[in-house]
Amino acid sequence: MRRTMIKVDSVCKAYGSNQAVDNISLRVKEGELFGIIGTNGAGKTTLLEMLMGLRQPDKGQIEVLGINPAAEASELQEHIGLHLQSISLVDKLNVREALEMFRSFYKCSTEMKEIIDRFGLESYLDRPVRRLSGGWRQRVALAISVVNNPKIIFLDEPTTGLDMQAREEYWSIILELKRQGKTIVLSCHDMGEMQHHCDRIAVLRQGNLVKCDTPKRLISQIPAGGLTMEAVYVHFAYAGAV
Ligand SMILES: Nc1ncnc2c1ncn2[C@@H]1O[C@H](COP(=O)(O)OP(=O)(O)OP(=O)(O)O)[C@@H](O)[C@H]1O
Repeated sequence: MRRTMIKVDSVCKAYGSNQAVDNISLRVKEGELFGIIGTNGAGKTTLLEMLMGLRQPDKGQIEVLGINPAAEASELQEHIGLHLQSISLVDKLNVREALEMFRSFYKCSTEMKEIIDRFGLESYLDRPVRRLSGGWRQRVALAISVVNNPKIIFLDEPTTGLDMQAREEYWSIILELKRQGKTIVLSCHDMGEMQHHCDRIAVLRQGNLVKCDTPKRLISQIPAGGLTMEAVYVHFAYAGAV
């Protein structure tokens, strides 16, 4: 039986009168590639931010690796990888400096050589991050997110804005990290990618968790008979959907 890495029980989060996350409960197991989908504003980022300890839930309990993210954020940061939506923070640094800076933040960090080899960064080390193409910037952001050899990696829409080749390359690194036993939780708007790569997917609609299952079982639950995650998305994630 695989260990439970993330427990979310009856979690709520509102911004003023806007209920961004409404009574969500879920579990993520060790080694899972767990997807979160939903329309813009469905609550994906808010949920991810609470899992990462960047936001406090109003109600409910969260445990990530047995740690309460809101109460022990700095302890949790040692064991998780965060994908930065924008890496403009390190724009002025070159790739080597950016990796070294993030390595220095952690008590335990992966050897530079291992990171460079794993992400194929050897010939990019002296380039300023701001001069990299979108695909290479995302690759550097992913490399940064695993410098502490995390057990869980959280990625918020990491392939947005990438061309097809860069997406494929990005996914091949994610799948390699999964093969190494990492647990990966990510949000993404590309249903084809989610269908092909995720073990299970949580479908959010207006802050609610409407479904959570394998892509195959989600697809089989569409009454009219769909074949793809796009159909699942239209059926379950759209506001007003059944
Ligand atoms: N910092 C904030 N202050 C106030 N409201 C916020 C804040 N962040 C998000 N919201 C609101 O909370 C709701 C959920 O937003 P959230 O960003 O979690 O959704 P999302 O599913 O990640 O959307 P997207 O796909 O557009 O990134 C939205 O109505 C959004 O406008």
